[in-house]
Order: sequence, then C-alpha cells, then structure tokens
Amino acid sequence: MSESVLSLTRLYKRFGALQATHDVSLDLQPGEIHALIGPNGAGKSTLIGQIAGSLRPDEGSVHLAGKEITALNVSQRARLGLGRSFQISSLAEPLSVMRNVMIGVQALQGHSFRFWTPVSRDESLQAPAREALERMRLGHRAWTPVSELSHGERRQVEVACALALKPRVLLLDEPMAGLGPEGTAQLTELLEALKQEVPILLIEHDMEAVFRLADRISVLVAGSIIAQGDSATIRRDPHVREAYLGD
Ligand SMILES: Nc1ncnc2c1ncn2[C@@H]1O[C@H](COP(=O)(O)OP(=O)(O)OP(=O)(O)O)[C@@H](O)[C@H]1O
Repeated sequence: MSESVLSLTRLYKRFGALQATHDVSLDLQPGEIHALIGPNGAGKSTLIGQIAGSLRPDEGSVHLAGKEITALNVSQRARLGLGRSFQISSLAEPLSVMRNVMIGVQALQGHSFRFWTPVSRDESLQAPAREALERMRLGHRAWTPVSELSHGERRQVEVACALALKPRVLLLDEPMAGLGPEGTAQLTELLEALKQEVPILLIEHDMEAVFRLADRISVLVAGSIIAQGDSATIRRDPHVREAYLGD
C-alpha cells in the first residue's frame, strides 16, 4: 500500500464520563474515498473536530502527508492541506458564487486587504476560485448570487470553496444532506471524478451514496470503530447490521 495521506492513530476523546472516541485508528490513501458512518451520537463530529483541529485528542495522533499535526490548530492544518466542507452552510447569500470562493482563498493566503488591487480583480484569488468552480461544473454560475442557487448547487459551491485552497485531503461532512435524488446523483458523480486528485474522507448518512462512492468504509458506534472494509464487507458484517444498518 502507498503512504497514507491522512492517518489517525489510536485517538481517544472524553467529555466528563463519556468516552466520545475510543481507540480510533483509520487512514486515507491517495485516490480513495473512505467513508465514516455511524448512528447519531456515535462520535463522528467529535472525530472530525480532532482531525480538523478544533478538538484536541486526549491521546493518539493525527498525521497529514507524513507530518504530525496533532498539536496544530485549525488554520495551521488548513494551510498544510486539510480541506473541509461543513455540515451547516457558511456561504454569504448576497455575494456571488465567485466572491464566496475567493473569500476562502483570501483568508488562507492571509492577506485580508490589499492596497493596489481591488479584491474582485485580484487574479491570485480569482484563478484558483475559477478553477475550483469549473471542477464542480459551476463555471456558468460564477457571478450569480448564492441566494439564487438551488440547494444542490450550494453544496457544490461549498466543495469548491474547499477545493480552491488546493487541499491534499478533503473532509466532507454530510455533503448529501437535504439533497433530492437529482442533486445527490450529481454530487456523487462529481466526487467520484474528484477522488483521484484529492482523496476524500466522507461522513455521510445517505447509505446508497456511501455504498456507491466509498472504496472503504469505517463504522463508528459508541465512539469505537466496529468494522472497516469495502462496501460488500460492510453490508454483510453481522455486527454492522445489528448496530447500524438493521436487517
Ligand atoms: N462538547 C461536548 N461536551 C460533552 N459531550 C459532548 C460534546 N460533544 C459531543 N458530546 C457527546 O459525545 C457523543 C458523540 O457526539 P458526536 O456529536 O461526536 O456524535 P455524532 O456521531 O457526530 O452524532 P450526529 O450524527 O448526531 O451528529 C454524544 O453523546 C454527545 O452528546
């Protein structure tokens, strides 16, 4: 196997008496989509926090492209290539799609204002934003206000915001939530095309999308990984069926 782009090693996180993650290890290989699934309260958000840097694990380590990032904060991790989209949309509704993506690039580049070039014409912000929008097939909507987009298009903009920062890894938190069948099918197709360039850790409740997209699946129940494997293995695992999928 090639070297992992992202690896979590024996992560523990406790809130008072509650062990929210318990000895969680998983990794993400180049070119793959690794899905993390589990019932409500399983610890998925807690794990995402430990990967993204908003929560510090009590024990264990996180490596990105071979470098230990366990002690780094959210923006340091983002600069090293940890890209993420959020469960709750953070787009600015009145602004154009392009402007929303550019704001993200600007924040990462660390120049919040410039003397000579108006932000809207700054090519160092526009070029990566445009490229990310093209990859999400949203080039034709670049100058449309976000308020006029469909729910599915907003999700694509959110992924574009993460992509414009040229991440090594994408962490996607329930990207299919609230999408109809058409939006889900379109995003599924886009993510399938994207994974060769940027491996994806996908947290998702839509099991049809997970089984279609994921090269590997980890099942988190009550803070512990109870099974890991490809779709076929996970579908027939008796513990997973009992704890999560139902019979
Ligand atoms: N800051 C916190 N303080 C105390 N308990 C917490 C905190 N964050 C999460 N928990 C608890 O940890 C457990 C795991 O929660 P978490 O939100 O990580 O699960 P989840 O799998 O993301 O759930 P969902 O799918 O509903 O979002 C839950 O019992 C939750 O109540």
